[in-house]
Amino acid sequence: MAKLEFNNESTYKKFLEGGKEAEFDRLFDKAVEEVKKGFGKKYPMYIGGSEVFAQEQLEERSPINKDIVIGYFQKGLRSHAREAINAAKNAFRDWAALDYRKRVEIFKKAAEIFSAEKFTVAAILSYENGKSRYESIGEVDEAIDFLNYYANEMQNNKGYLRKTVIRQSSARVNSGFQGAPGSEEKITIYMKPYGVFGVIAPFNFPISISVGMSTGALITGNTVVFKPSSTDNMSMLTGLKIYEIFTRAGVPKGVFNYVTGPGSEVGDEIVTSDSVSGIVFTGSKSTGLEMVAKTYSSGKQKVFIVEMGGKNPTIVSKYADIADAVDGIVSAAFGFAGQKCSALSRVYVNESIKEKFISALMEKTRTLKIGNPLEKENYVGPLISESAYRRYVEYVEKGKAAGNLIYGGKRADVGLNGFYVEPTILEIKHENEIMHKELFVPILAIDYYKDFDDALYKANDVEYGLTAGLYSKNKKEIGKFIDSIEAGVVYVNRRISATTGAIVGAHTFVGWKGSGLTGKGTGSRNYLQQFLREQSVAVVK
Ligand SMILES: NC(=O)c1ccc[n+]([C@@H]2O[C@H](COP(=O)([O-])OP(=O)(O)OC[C@H]3O[C@@H](n4cnc5c(N)ncnc54)[C@H](O)[C@@H]3O)[C@@H](O)[C@H]2O)c1
Ligand SMILES: N[C@@H](CCC=O)C(=O)O
Repeated sequence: MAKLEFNNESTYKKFLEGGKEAEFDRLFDKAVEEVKKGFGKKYPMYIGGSEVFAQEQLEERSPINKDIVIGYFQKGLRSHAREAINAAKNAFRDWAALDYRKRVEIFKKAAEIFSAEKFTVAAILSYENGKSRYESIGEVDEAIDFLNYYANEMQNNKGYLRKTVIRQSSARVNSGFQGAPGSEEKITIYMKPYGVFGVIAPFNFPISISVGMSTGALITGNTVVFKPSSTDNMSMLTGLKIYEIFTRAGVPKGVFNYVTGPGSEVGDEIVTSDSVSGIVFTGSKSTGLEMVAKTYSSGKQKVFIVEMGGKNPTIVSKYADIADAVDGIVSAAFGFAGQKCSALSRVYVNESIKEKFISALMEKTRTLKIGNPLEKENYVGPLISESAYRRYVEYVEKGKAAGNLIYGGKRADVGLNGFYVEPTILEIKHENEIMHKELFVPILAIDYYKDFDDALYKANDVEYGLTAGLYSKNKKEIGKFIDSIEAGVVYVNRRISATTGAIVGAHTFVGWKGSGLTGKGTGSRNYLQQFLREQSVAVVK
């Protein structure tokens, strides 16, 4: 079978390179008009292919404007999670037995459907979590890329099956021992799925991360109970869209189940169930570690594929191109209002360029428009929730008390019922809590250094290790940075973003230290094997 070639979806880039930006905008604006006509409906969960309703509903409102009700979803209970786990368990044998090439076909089909409907999905996403059109289409592209990339990996690795042989020996021994000569053994090394996987997703990349995690589990032959983020930070409509597209692509009933409800109940039931063999989770460090601790401390065993938070640094050296550094820092810190796990939140700047750098940074930050992210010109949209806003206020106040507030720090009145805030820049010492705690709001903290080794030490001196950036044209510094930075996704002199924007198949997206458990990244060659267990079967004729 021919090797499948991978190509990124890159929607906006293709429109732009083809001189068709106006067409891109027209398609997005049209999709926005269409999707809003469908808001306010009541949606079921899907368990074993059937619609399931709970006693209570969850009302999902848009962070863009809390007056907009996106829809009513089910407040699932533990009993619903158990039903979904049973459905997934019952569907496992047939799905696992299906030829991997058939599964590859299904996920290629899902990629095609997503691609054909990308503007609709992106418009829903913008309403649901407040992303700009560029961030939304970029995220939908990432979902399509995950589908194609993992399908290609499965096929190009022939389902990961390998064969080995031990040749017949001419010698013969009376009793066996390690390495004893013997008869010919034909050995098949299978990579087999585990069973049911719980897919527990965060609010901030509800399409790409949910699709990536689910595809990883499903294409390798596991079945899934999928729970999108359902309380406070809600992403249930995009979650439902994923269910619909997978079903239309041919995922059979019971193989992929969609349940909504509080993480502390529905999520916890999935994590603690004896019938669930693995959890693939992306979210905060506290939730991630808690579920692992809970499982192992109760004497249970499960596979955990866990990606967690970040406190991502960038160093700006005296050898930096300051204009590039400022562009990259501003987009990494303030894109999607700082609500990416990869967002930049700490910068260490060489003292000798302090004034020049700060003045350029403020000038650039001033150009960012805050407002309704559906409008093309706005770069900084809303925070996802009131609790995120409270966190912003709390840490702006703490920052003012312990350091200098040099930009922003206030709520922005954009005439909408949402939590819009100013991109904020603080000068604060590395030792302060703000330099160590993941805040997930647009607050950028800056400290200064004399010695590059000290900046490197500070960059590494946090419990996380997700993304990191450096701006320097000095080869020695670049070498040192690459050798010693403790992060999974590292960028040097990148103008488009200091720490965000990994591309499937090109970068790998992986957290070190407190940012992840497995050391294997998404969108990379090592991802799928985490959902499989090896089995060596030796047969002597
Ligand atoms: N490393 C990565 O790839 C990556 C990517 C995106 C987001 N993140 C991280 O995710 C966080 C933001 O997302 P969030 O606020 O949705 O995270 P979160 O940890 O609050 O929630 C993640 C998911 O876990 C569920 N959950 C909550 N309590 C649970 C429990 N007791 N048992 C089972 N499930 C439970 C939630 O309902 C949600 O679906 C940030 O820390 C961010 O850095 C990491
Ligand atoms: N993959 C995204 C981040 C996902 C986490 O929130 C990036 O590379 O910026």
